[in-house]
Amino acid sequence: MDRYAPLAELKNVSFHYGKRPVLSNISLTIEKGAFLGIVGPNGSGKSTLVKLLLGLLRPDEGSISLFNQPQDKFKQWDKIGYVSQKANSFSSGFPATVFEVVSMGLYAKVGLFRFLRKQDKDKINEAIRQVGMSEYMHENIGELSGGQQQRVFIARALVSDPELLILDEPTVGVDAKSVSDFYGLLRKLHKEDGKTLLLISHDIGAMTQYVNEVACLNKTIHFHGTSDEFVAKNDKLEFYGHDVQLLTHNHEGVAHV
Ligand SMILES: Nc1ncnc2c1ncn2[C@@H]1O[C@H](COP(=O)(O)OP(=O)(O)OP(=O)(O)O)[C@@H](O)[C@H]1O
Repeated sequence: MDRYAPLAELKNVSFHYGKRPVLSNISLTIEKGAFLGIVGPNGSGKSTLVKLLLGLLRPDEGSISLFNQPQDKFKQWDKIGYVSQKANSFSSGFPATVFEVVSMGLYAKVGLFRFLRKQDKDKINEAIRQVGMSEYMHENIGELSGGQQQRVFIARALVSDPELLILDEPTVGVDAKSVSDFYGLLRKLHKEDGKTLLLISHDIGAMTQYVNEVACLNKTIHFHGTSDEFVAKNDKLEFYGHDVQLLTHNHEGVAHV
């Protein structure tokens, strides 16, 4: 597959919940090697778009292809890793270690009750190392901070070595310092480990500093371009189809643009 082959492609996709139109005529390509951020206000259809990509919902109109195959024929789901926004909700008593939680990412392959082979254990250790959590390997997940838990969930998604990693609002509930570390981790996964990343967020300011491409969603795609193009257009405030007030984060705090 060449470097710029699309890993996911939506063509003229529309979706309704009952009679309520939620997504309208979406065309979007995620190229291999992309680090694409999709931003949109609450209720703009971001999670619905992810569910369509993951095959949990079917489009009413249009088509989706994954790794150059029509989605309904696509079977290699271990090529796609998914981290949801609700991942960091473990109570402190949750009885599973970091190692055990990450091993769950392999169960689809090895079966829930089969013993892990050495090569499986190696993959689990490697995924934990990739997210910088090796020293917490035997800690209970519930005793970690929200940011650390979210790293563990990334490791769980990484353990089957996916090419495309989809993260839906992964920093909800994570404190500001951990958020910037977390984006640093995503940048490393993109640059050093060659992952293609799709990051969903309503936080225009923080995420657009890290991604290479930005798409603005509000029922349809109002803008899709490089981060530089996004920043250059920032004065127009047209990204969501109507004026919005944009906030950007900097090291001194939050600033208006
Ligand atoms: N299962 C459902 N049944 C009916 N309507 C739904 C359902 N899920 C979402 N919606 C509606 O569809 C619209 C888009 O929801 P979606 O969760 O995709 O938006 P979002 O951009 O991810 O929002 P947020 O940023 O608040 O998570 C919203 O108006 C929502 O109320």
